[in-house]
Amino acid sequence: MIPVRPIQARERRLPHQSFLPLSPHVLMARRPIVGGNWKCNPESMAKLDGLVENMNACDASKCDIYVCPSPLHVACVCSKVKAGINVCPQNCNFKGCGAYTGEVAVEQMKDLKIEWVLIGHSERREYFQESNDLLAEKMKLILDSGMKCVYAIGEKLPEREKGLESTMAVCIEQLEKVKGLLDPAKVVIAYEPVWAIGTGVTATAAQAQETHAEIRKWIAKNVSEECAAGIRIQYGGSANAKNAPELSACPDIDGFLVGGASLKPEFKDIVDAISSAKSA
Ligand SMILES: O=C[C@H](O)COP(=O)(O)O
Repeated sequence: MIPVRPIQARERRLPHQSFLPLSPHVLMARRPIVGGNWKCNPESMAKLDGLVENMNACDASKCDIYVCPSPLHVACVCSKVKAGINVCPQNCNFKGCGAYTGEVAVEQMKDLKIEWVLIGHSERREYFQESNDLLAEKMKLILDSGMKCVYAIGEKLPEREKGLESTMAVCIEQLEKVKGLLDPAKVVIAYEPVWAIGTGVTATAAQAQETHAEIRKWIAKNVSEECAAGIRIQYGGSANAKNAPELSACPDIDGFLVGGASLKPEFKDIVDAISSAKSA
């Protein structure tokens, strides 16, 4: 089922929705979603409890929340997070159980009652040569197994410097192979400009909003208007407690995929920022 919340009257007039017809289908509101990607952290089990505490301190009543622990910590974190905090592994293999040394399979995740998997993170694309073809295979496997998927996309600095058209060319290339799989109830897109990841340089609210709106527009044209209106698009790239309120106010930003700040207590403030912006 598509996560919805009641429509506020003023939302019907948001300028970004002007390219979509005002039918009840496309007027569904999107429930915010925030993920904390711990990447290859922490370095010891001793530090895991503190990070879980940060997650458990979050109010999940108005926002979907997920945490992406490193593979070795996934099972332990599953047993420690409170109800309402989803565990979302940072990757899965493309085939399932079997002779795939070093990999983790969706069946193993499902056995732990895990519902979400993150794929396509730029660090996987860059350091592990994950291609759009491979990621499309992974997404199909995840969805076929009844799980849900966070799919990360985003341009590098040279493309951003050339402008929106070149930025979108990268995003479109990354979306093209999975467009037939995009389902708002099962897929969340994480737009993460690579130049903003871990750099302390955040996309401005205007840059992020413009790109999110363009991604939505592309989905409206190439998948369906209903999908474009319902699919959630998170922003990722040096998101923190300070910049979250401004980014949260952007109509096409539905949440965040947070790296560095998810290792700190301020993660909770990011969740609060988007929760209050979208329920205002
Ligand atoms: O998955 C999270 C992103 O890579 C963002 O990381 P960051 O918040 O440290 O920039």
